[in-house]
Amino acid sequence: MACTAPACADTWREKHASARQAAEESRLFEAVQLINAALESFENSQAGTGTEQQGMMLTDPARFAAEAAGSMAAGAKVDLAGLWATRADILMGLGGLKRAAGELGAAALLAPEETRVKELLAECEKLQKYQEEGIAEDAVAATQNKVPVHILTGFLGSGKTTLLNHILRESHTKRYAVIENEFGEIGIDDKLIARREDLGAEQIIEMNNGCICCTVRGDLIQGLRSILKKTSLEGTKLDGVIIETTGLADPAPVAQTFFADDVIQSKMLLDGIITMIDAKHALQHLREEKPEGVENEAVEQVAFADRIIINKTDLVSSEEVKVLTDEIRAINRLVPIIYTQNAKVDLTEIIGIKGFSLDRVLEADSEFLRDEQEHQHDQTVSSVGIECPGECDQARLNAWIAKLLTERGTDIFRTKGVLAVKGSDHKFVFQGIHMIFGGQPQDPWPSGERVNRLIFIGRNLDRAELETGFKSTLA
Ligand SMILES: Nc1nc2c(ncn2[C@@H]2O[C@H](COP(=O)(O)OP(=O)(O)OP(=O)(O)O)[C@@H](O)[C@H]2O)c(=O)[nH]1
Repeated sequence: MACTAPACADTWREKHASARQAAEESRLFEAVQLINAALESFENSQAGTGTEQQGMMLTDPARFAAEAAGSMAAGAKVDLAGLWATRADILMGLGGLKRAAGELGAAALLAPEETRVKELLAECEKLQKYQEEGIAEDAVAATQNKVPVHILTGFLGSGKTTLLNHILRESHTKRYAVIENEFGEIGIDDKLIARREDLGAEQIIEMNNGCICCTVRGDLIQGLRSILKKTSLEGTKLDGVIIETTGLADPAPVAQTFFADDVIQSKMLLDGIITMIDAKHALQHLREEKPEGVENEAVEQVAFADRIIINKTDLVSSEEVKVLTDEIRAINRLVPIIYTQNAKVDLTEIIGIKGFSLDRVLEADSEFLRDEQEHQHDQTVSSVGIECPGECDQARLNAWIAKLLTERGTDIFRTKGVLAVKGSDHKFVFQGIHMIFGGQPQDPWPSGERVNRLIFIGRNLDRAELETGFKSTLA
């Protein structure tokens, strides 16, 4: 029911003024929330808005202007055009030029004579032209001084760590900071990648107590800010920040961080979301039916990708690769796809690609810039971590793990371990993805650190069974 009380009119005007103020002070994400709230209040203040048009002012200005605005009073049209112009102005600041042009086109239909609308439209067209031609105009040039950020995502075991190591190894002269987020009760990756510093990473931040797409998102913001602070104090410049998400992360909220935090938004630029795909196991995860309201993270990872790497092509036939490619294309029609083994990709195809487009993301998810998005993980997927002293008997270990993963490998998505094997001074590193598994000796154990660490991630995991099973392999 529309509200015609004078208070309602005041409310949207106040919110509009706050939105403009926030935009002027470069608090752009907050400005988005305020202008959306102003549009909602404005809609409520309009007595004539029918139920069919409910929400349309906010979600589809072009359609509202063309189909529904005819019956509005002239003054209300100018007011609405002003609100859309403000939202366009904010979107331009965030880099969503196409969307901003759409809002301004709608505003121009309602109030063609409004000077502010005309000026913003001209500004937006100019910026779009610069963007297309790659000319460095002030606003565009400012983005070139920002630190580029690369998000590596992809389902459990698809090859993210392998890709990260490849990037670091291949870019000796570059200075990268790395943020690593691992799913699981105990961290294993830091044991597997202890030599990242040797590979040349400037700074490594581990986040192991939750998922950066939700529970430790605040930590991600703190981590990114601390990277900025460190480089600013040192007077150095980074070539980029690489974020490796967990295999169960939804990349959208991670990407949203680069718009939601004003400090990060002003100093960092999301270069691209690179999604690793396990050619052997991806289809089963992409096709999995989730309960109502629960996200399929594998699908989200494909939908938001700016580049897809179909990895592990050695494990499948060319027909299987084609079926998988078609499935991916059905989710993300235009994304460039690269095919690899052991994540060996030409870095120019994934780094410095300026692949992330706010406009494209807003087309896929119009709620992307909304604060507090609904986001629910599949609660049936959990992890069991085992950490215990002792030495494994290699034969018993092999027999137990082979039986376990052959029988339960459908539900056990991922197994990782750094184990102490009797008769060897070296760490035995174990990797399993569903029923495919293997292990090999790595570097020697540093003194005092010889402790077995094993992690299982999957569905319906039985902690007692896993613990008892593992302990039965101890010599
Ligand atoms: N056969 C085959 N194995 C691969 C390939 N790429 C990576 N692997 C192996 O797959 C396993 C998992 O690789 P990771 O790089 O750890 O995968 P991840 O995505 O980081 O895993 P999580 O972080 O646990 O989700 C490791 O044993 C890799 O050596 C490939 O192209 N072919």
